[in-house]
Amino acid sequence: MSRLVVVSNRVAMPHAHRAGGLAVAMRAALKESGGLWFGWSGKRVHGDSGELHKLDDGNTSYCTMDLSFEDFDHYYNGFANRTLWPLLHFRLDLVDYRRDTHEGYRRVNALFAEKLASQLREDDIVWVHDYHLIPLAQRLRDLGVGNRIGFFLHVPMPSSDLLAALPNHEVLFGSLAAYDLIGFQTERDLDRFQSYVRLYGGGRAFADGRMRAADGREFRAGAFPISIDADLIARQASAAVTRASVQRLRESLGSRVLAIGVDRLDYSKGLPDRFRAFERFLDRFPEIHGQMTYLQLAPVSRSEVPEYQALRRELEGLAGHINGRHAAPDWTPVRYVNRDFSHGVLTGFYRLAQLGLVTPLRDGMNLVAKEFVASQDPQSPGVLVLSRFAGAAAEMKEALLVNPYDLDGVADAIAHAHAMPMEERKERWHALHRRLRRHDITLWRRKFLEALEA
Ligand SMILES: O=P(O)(O)OC[C@H]1O[C@H](O[C@H]2O[C@H](CO)[C@@H](O)[C@H](O)[C@H]2O)[C@H](O)[C@@H](O)[C@@H]1O
Ligand SMILES: O=c1ccn([C@@H]2O[C@H](COP(=O)(O)OP(=O)(O)O)[C@@H](O)[C@H]2O)c(=O)[nH]1
Repeated sequence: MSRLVVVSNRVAMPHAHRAGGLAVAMRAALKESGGLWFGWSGKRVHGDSGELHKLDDGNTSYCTMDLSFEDFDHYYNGFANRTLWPLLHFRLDLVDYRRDTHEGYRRVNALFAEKLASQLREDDIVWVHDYHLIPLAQRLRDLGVGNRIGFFLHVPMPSSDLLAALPNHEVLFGSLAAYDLIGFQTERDLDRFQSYVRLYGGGRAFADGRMRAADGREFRAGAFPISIDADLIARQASAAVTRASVQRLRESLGSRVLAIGVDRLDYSKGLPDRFRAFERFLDRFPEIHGQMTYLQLAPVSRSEVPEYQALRRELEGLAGHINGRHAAPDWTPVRYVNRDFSHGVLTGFYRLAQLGLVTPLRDGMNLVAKEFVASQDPQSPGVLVLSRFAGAAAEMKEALLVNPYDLDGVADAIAHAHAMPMEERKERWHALHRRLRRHDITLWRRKFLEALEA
């Protein structure tokens, strides 16, 4: 049997925990098959990039690479997170394109390719993840690597006219043709990529998923919605009720209903709009004052990127403003926490909540939406309020789907969820949960790898 080699910028080392869906999902996916996980070590060094570190843990080996401060700054803080991230999340207004960071991105991809190539065996199946590493297959092919190589994009694929705003877009996105298979989160993402290849790439897309680039190279593309280990999350959630931190949260709520949001502190997650929608809810439904607490967990993310720093300041202001206007001596409507929690605790928090607020402006998938559903108590399940613009919405029609830009609409959905009869809560939850158990992380991994090996 071939060995699976997963390549991603972020690697979840054994026993470490950190917010971020890619690392959470790949850890769950590698658990079954084992293999090699190759990526950035999480370390920045003063010398040159490229030192490798190796670790074996059970059926998985880890090989990670240090980056110099300058490379990290250009590749991760710069081109990946100030150019590609906003572009792929439909935010042309935030795109900051610079030749030097683009060059750094290319340099780090070339180094990843060189170091990875030295670790590869002939029959390895290579699976590359996300926007940090788009040109990696092209660089590997340049080095003579003939292995099967697949790519999965965890973030949205925007409309082709947006992609075309990136200088030299045809070189970057054209390099995707060096992969054998490209996976997207949803059919909509796949459609938009196919349009791009037709309209701007001079290529063709066929109905059976095959695609042909302008130079004649054939590859395939498909939709493979990522998921979670639903049964494990459910077990963690029911075990979590005895944890001290979960009990403390329950006691602090008294008889109040808990609404929960869990998001990296990222502008794609729509947190300012969510805070404003919650304020609109408080303005329009004064009769529930004192009956609901909104807990927003927002671990700090990409904190050296200026747009993320500005968002943090904005949210601090908004939380203070809402509490200043609405709080009472014995009630704080918004609890805003910039800490990172382990799944052991988080799943217990989800289970305590009657409402899950997941309202990104754009999101590749959003695993929190799925984890919230998997964590619920079947006897008294909470209600998920979910943005139409999260990839998860395509599979979660029984949630209360909202437009996150429509503050009154979100306020209505919060009121609807608060008042929803238990029977309806159960019906919606059962439908969501059944689908989640069928389409779990194992199915996602199998479907992608079967397609790659086919
Ligand atoms: O690695 P970071 O810069 O700390 O960021 C964390 C991850 O954020 C993004 O996650 C995406 O993947 C999830 C799983 O497929 C998906 O549900 C979510 O919608 C995406 O935003 C990013 O794409 C990852 O590369 C990061 O590791
Ligand atoms: O304090 C936290 C907050 C989030 N997460 C996890 O981070 C992931 C976030 O993934 P999602 O797909 O929702 O969004 P991303 O952050 O990848 O854009 C989920 O598994 C969360 O459970 C976590 O472990 N601790």
